[in-house]
Amino acid sequence: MALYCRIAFRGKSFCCYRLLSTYVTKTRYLFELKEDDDVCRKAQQTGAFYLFHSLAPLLQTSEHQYLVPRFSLSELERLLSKFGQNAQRIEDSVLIGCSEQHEAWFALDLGLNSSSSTHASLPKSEMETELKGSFIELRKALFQLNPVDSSLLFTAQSLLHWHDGHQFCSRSGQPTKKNMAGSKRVCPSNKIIYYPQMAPVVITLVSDGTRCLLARQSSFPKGLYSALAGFCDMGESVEEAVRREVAEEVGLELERLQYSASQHWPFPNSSLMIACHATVKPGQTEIQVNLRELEAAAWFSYAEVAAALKRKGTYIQQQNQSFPFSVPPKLAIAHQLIKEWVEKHACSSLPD
Ligand SMILES: NC(=O)C1=CN([C@@H]2O[C@H](COP(=O)(O)OP(=O)(O)OC[C@H]3O[C@@H](n4cnc5c(N)ncnc54)[C@H](O)[C@@H]3O)[C@@H](O)[C@H]2O)C=CC1
Ligand SMILES: [Mg+2]
Repeated sequence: MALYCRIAFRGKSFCCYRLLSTYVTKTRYLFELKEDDDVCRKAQQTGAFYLFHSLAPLLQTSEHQYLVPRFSLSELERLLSKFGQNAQRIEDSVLIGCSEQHEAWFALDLGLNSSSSTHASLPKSEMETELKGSFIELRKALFQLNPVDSSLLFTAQSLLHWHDGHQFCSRSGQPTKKNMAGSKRVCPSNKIIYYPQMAPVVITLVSDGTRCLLARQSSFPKGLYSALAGFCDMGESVEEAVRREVAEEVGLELERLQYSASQHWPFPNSSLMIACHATVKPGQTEIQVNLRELEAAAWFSYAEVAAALKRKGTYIQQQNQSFPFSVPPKLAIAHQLIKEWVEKHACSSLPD
């Protein structure tokens, strides 16, 4: 789908015959859906709905992967009526994206109670039987979702979670009202607008030139080691947050810092993960683990990390002890940082 655009210059408007790209028209359409409740309501007529129950997405089991079923508005209305609810509940849904053909995608949670509606939670197991699927905690389904589905479900779960936690105005105590798309909530009594929020988190893979530093918290799955991560403090730049987190958690001072990529991460609340590579000064590599933050941290050689990337949660021999060592799954940005480090060090690690 393409659009011709109209541009304004010195107060006059001109028709411009530049064809807007599919990406630009899709972006403009999504913007309109967020800004105009009527357009968004109309988009639901031809849209697709993803279903959740208490923040767990509805999934169907296929051979090795989960499939994510979608429902049309009429299918959803039929389902709600079967469970004794009217179609008004659909107004609790949030916009999570659209296709290149402008089919809008929404997410609706059938397990959460909304303060602004009288809709009660629908019975989970009866719904699962009816929908021929299961509501599975997103974290548990991570390994069996393709990257496109997981990104959409991350967005959906984060938005639904945010709305669930922001149903009342923190100033007036009155219920807030969401717009159709779910891109904001407004307090009707004082007009304060609340927008969905994410917390910036830095994640850093520290290297001493030949080894990289990985750490684990006691809450991590057994044997899992990851890069150092931490929430940005108020007033900090990304660079300051990276330096502080590394100093706080392992007692090291960084020399160089390089941005790699970023990722939205929904667990436990929405975070914007900002991933960096960093190096310490040669010779200044002695770790002092902050045991209030971490259970353990250690330097790992190229061979150890390269082997762990290939492995799925098995065991390695280290210092005559058998202990489990694995790295985060492919979908996590920590995995990407570790993979980049291994690829960079592959050549320099070849035997002479
Ligand atoms: N996608 C990925 O590859 C990875 C993501 N992560 C995520 O990074 C996040 C931060 O990592 P941590 O080492 O736990 O952070 P951290 O090192 O800052 O420690 C967490 C502590 O920071 C404090 N804190 C400050 N601001 C906070 C806020 N806005 N929300 C919650 N706690 C706050 C709390 O006391 C909390 O116990 C985690 O939520 C984790 O899920 C962590 C590693 C890999
Ligand atoms: Mg941390």
